[in-house]
Amino acid sequence: MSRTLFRTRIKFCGFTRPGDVRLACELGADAIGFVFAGDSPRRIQPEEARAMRHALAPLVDAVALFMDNRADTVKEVVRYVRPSLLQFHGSEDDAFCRGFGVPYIKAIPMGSEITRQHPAALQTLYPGAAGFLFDSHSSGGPGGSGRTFDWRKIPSGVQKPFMLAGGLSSANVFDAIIGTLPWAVDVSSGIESEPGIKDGDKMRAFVEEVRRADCHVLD
Ligand SMILES: O=C(O)c1ccccc1N[C@@H]1O[C@H](COP(=O)(O)O)[C@@H](O)[C@H]1O
Repeated sequence: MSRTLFRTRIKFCGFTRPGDVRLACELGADAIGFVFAGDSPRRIQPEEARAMRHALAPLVDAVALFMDNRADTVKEVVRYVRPSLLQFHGSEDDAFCRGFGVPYIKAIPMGSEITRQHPAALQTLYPGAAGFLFDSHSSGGPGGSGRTFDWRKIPSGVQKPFMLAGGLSSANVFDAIIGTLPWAVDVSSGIESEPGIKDGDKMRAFVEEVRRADCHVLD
């Protein structure tokens, strides 16, 4: 089957500099992520995110990432930064995630019990989610680790679009896409020279590998 008409969406996450945001847009990113998780080395303040949001090219989404942040913090970011999507990495429930009037993605820790449930359980737990993100962290553990997980663990039959994350880079994103056929891929560490500092060559190589996977003829 040819996938030449399918375009895997690309989210680059954890920006701290407007120049990196501009470059990522030029290279073809579909979404740019801003991290507000408390103990992340990529954590930024709403004012910084707002400045970077202004650096976004048209038709590129701004995604705000949280991990067990207070509702007040999420509200402040929504009001100040105007993200088009929220991404929750903690133990937030559906009622919390949907309470801000912005579509949301729920990150699923692939080291936790939840992955051993039927895929329908994800839908039951998060009926308001626009999609899911499968990441390598364990339950309660932080993301952005640069570690992969066993992609065979991804539950089959998930009814909503899913994003693949965790340790992706230009070296493995081709195999990751061919092996899992995600709606989108999400990367932070794999396009950096250090946490929060994006590397133009790595971003370019990542985009090229995603495009190569999209043109690959599947057996
Ligand atoms: O990027 C972070 O610092 C971060 C902190 C807390 C939760 C999630 C975080 N990032 C997300 O983690 C995954 C995988 O990142 P990596 O490519 O393995 O570094 C991705 O969804 C990031 O958006």
